[in-house]
Amino acid sequence: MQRGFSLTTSMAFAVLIALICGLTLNGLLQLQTLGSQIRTVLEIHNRKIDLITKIQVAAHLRTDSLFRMALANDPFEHDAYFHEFNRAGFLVGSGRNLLRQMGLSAAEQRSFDTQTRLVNDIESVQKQVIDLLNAERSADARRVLVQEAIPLQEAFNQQLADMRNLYQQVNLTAQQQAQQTYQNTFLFTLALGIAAVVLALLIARHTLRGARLRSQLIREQMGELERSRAALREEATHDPLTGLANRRLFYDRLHQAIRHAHRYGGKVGILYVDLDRFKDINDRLGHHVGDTVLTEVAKRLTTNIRDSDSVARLGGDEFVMLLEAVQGRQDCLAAARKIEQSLNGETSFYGLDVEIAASIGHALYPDDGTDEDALIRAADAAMYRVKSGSESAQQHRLPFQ
Ligand SMILES: Nc1nc2c(ncn2[C@@H]2O[C@H](COP(=O)(O)OP(=O)(O)OP(=O)(O)O)[C@@H](O)[C@H]2O)c(=O)[nH]1
Repeated sequence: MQRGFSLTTSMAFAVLIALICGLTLNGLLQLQTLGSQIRTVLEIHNRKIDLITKIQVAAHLRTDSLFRMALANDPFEHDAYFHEFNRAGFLVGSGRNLLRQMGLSAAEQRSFDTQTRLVNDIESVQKQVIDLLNAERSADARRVLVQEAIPLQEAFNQQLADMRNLYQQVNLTAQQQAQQTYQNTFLFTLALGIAAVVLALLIARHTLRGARLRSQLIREQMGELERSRAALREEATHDPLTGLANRRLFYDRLHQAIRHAHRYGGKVGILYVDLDRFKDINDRLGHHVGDTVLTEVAKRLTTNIRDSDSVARLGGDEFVMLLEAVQGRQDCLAAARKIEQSLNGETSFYGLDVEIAASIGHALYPDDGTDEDALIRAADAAMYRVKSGSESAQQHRLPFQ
């Protein structure tokens, strides 16, 4: 499941990265196209339009200076106009050269060729006018100018105007294309951007859900671990039948109580409780009744001591009790008496009358021993003395030792 989750997330991330790359690449390409279109519009076409205007002005100046030559009487004035005529001719020629060098489309080339033919025609008429002027036939020269040169000049102007319109039209088209490119880029970027954001949100949701599931699983596993640790702890320190502390835990508690008493100079009492003729109960009434008797004894032992004291089952029908902060033997005997009274007597289990009795011996720290083993042994021995005393008295209980 974990592998599948990571694979799906990785694939989604790969798609997201591809989307972002596509978005960036597309944006860059479209911007480049847009840039080149704008460059075409602003730089090339505007320069061409500029050149055409200059050619137009120079051509007009050339015809105009020819006219002035035809009207001028002063030879110096005549020369000055002739000089202007030549300079204008040079400007027309160089402008046209520049225009051609900038590169022409098929439509531009067609218009340029027409202009070339007109320029040739104009030049031949202008040459004719200059010849007439040199022959001092000004009236004929003016007539040729009006009848032939000016119509040709107007036709040339029209061609240039057409060419300028052509550029303006191309400019407009490029502008529209740029606008279209901008719109396409905007829509494409918007669509991809939305897709990328939606995908990112889906990935985030997926990842968060996975993380939540994982942390829930970890919490459950930790809870289970804690429960099994507690069960193990319970098992290691408690008797499974009665739920009382077992020998190990009792030794621990006794050890602590001895250390405490040793340090503060107190006493610790131990009661060793062994049921009488418990084997008979098992044999006569069955093991299950025996178990119930043991559980009932554990309950009675627990309810008849102080909260600060503790009870443990050592095994079989043997129990021990730890009495903390006792003043002396009298306290132990009083506790033993109380226990004995709570146990003695007939009780009904599974509808069967069972007589419970116990022999109880006691030991006192530090009087009967200074460590756990010595104290338990002493209490056990005391219990045996009580038991053998009660047996020799044929079921009659003797006072506790
Ligand atoms: N039902 C039950 N019986 C147990 C358990 N543990 C030990 N026993 C039995 O308890 C009995 C203890 O027998 P004994 O040690 O002879 O004790 P008793 O019959 O009380 O003898 P005295 O102490 O001499 O009076 C044996 O029959 C064990 O099998 C247990 O957990 N449940």
